[in-house]
Amino acid sequence: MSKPHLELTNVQMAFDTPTGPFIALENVDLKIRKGEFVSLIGHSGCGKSTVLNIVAGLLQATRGGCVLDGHEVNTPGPERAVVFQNHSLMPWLTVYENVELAVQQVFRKTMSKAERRDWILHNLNLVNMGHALDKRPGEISGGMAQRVGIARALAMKPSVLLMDEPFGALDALTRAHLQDSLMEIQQNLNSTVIMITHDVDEAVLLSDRIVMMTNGPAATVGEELHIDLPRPRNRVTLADNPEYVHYRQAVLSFLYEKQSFPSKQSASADEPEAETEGQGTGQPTGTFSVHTAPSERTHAEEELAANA
Ligand SMILES: Nc1ncnc2c1ncn2[C@@H]1O[C@H](COP(=O)(O)OP(=O)(O)OP(=O)(O)O)[C@@H](O)[C@H]1O
Repeated sequence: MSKPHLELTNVQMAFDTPTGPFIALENVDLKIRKGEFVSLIGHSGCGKSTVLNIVAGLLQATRGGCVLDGHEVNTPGPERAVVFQNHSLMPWLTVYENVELAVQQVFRKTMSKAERRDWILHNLNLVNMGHALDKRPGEISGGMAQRVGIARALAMKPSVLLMDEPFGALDALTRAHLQDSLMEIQQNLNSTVIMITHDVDEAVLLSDRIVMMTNGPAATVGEELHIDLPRPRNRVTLADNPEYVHYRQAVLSFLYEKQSFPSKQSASADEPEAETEGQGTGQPTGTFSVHTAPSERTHAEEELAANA
């Protein structure tokens, strides 16, 4: 790879706890090129959000660090926009004003008032929210609010878009729609994206690379899978594509054969139990979502269902 755009080197993250330091991450190395779409996947509590928070500048690694375009990341900055699972809109501001707040912060000195207005409207239209400019977050659905959160992040023209399960709380149809929009927007803008997901299909569909993390404590990058599927990608035609099936199988195999449930390895009262929603229905099963009918399940998926 040519000089990486974003680089995590030898990262260790230790948290102080009443019983002593807890090593969440150890020796995390990651090089990401400009415009790459990288998904982070791993069992609950393995340290995905910690990695994202270090890149966001919200956490400082206890060893090693993060460099973006040659500059060490120590604090949050507008060139790294974050989208969380539950949108973090200001409830007292309208849809328009929520995006305006971010745009003022970044472009007050470089754009005229009229340019800023056009730019805000452009980004809200990108996510199909141009019709609800005067609504407040309490008056729109969760999916719509999430779209506004994405528009707000994009409106900052970030060099890196950091997404922590951005579609996790959405219904399947809204989720699919937003995934398609994100693919299109990302291709047009060539922005670098790091996204945490628990959805295997989402990871394969959207990513150039899936980074699979080992279980904690002292979690690290276990395997990396390059997704060599041509773009634009179409979820319907990909479903039968043997390469697509191979990629999702590789992720499932890592998660359920190479890294089994953390609760099995270190059963402790504070470890979250695997969720069991939708077992046998093709709905999310275990802590990860897979979308295959029971009759089409692979060995790894059978194990996943049995563990749930
Ligand atoms: N401030 C903190 N103090 C102590 N321990 C922490 C702190 N933040 C995170 N941890 C621990 O570090 C580990 C990694 O947490 P993190 O939230 O990064 O995991 P995750 O993979 O994002 O989990 P999930 O998928 O459930 O969101 C967990 O064991 C967590 O309990």
